[in-house]
Amino acid sequence: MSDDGYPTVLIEGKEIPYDPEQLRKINEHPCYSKEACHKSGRMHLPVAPKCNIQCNYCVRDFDCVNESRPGVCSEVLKPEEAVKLVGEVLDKYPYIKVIGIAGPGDPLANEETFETLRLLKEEYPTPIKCLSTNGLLLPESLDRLIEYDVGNITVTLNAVDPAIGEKIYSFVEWEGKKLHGREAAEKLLSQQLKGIEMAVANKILVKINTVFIPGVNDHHIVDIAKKVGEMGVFTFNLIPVIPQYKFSDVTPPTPKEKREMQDKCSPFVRQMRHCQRCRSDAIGKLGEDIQDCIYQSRHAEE
Ligand SMILES: C[S@@+](CC[C@H](N)C(=O)[O-])C[C@H]1O[C@@H](n2cnc3c(N)ncnc32)[C@H](O)[C@@H]1O
Ligand code: SF4
Repeated sequence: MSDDGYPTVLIEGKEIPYDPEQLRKINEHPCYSKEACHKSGRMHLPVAPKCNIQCNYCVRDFDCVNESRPGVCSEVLKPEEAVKLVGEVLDKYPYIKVIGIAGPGDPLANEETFETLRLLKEEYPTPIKCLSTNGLLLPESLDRLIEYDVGNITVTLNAVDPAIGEKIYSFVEWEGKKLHGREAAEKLLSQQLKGIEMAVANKILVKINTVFIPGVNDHHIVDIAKKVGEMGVFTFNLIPVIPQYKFSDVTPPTPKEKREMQDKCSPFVRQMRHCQRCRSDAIGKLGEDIQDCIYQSRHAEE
């Protein structure tokens, strides 16, 4: 498959054309369309602090105005505060076409995510709604996400083999228990695959984030791309690891290694090559973030 053009999605072996509403959710979403990233912006709402798993590369930090990486935001907002801010931002910056929830923890592990989406549907039904998740709770959450018009979902999938997954996750919380090792990786993977399959079958545009961790999952990334391509996801985003926490000694891939890996994956699934590893409170066009001035003026008004 080529990197551009959006012909069809493969669902249960059948080529299904994208419908006009799906095309809008591709053409106006800066992560789904490289052209859109020059015209449209996104606003991430940092309403979801808790997480239900621990990735060995993740450190969630608050009050970091100068750091730009996933999991960071300057403050967590309550749903009502977030939706009020959406109104102010849409008034001033009409090029914002996408409202997303991407943390700083896992959106589906926080009831506040659903309350925010409910309020957004009532007050701002037009912008595209999107969400990023580790996928652990995706199958059980999908009905509510569909109800609140979430049409674009990103799932982080770092392995399709639990023997590799167990090297990436310290634990997974499942039904009140903390699972470790192979058991944790198996549970996470089975939920991720089930959730992705259900999302694609419900015409949700799915993006896969795979963190490229040399020495841990590098030899396995093409297998992930093959698997998700077969499942009919829209695009695949390879993210070089930012070395931190238990993976602080890992050497991240060079831009050339990243490009070569994307080239190896591209026969199987469309590649997103313009990812900016956004903060969980990012606002603006990709690479032209304006959240600093918005959060500063929010506090100046208090
Ligand atoms: C903060 S997460 C938000 C959603 C959800 N918690 C998840 O992990 O999918 C956004 C993306 O950044 C990735 N990420 C977090 N820490 C990272 C790191 N140290 N290096 C590279 N990617 C990282 C996550 O794996 C995920 O794909
Ligand atoms: S799922 Fe997301 S928020 Fe949770 S530990 Fe992993 S990267 Fe961090």
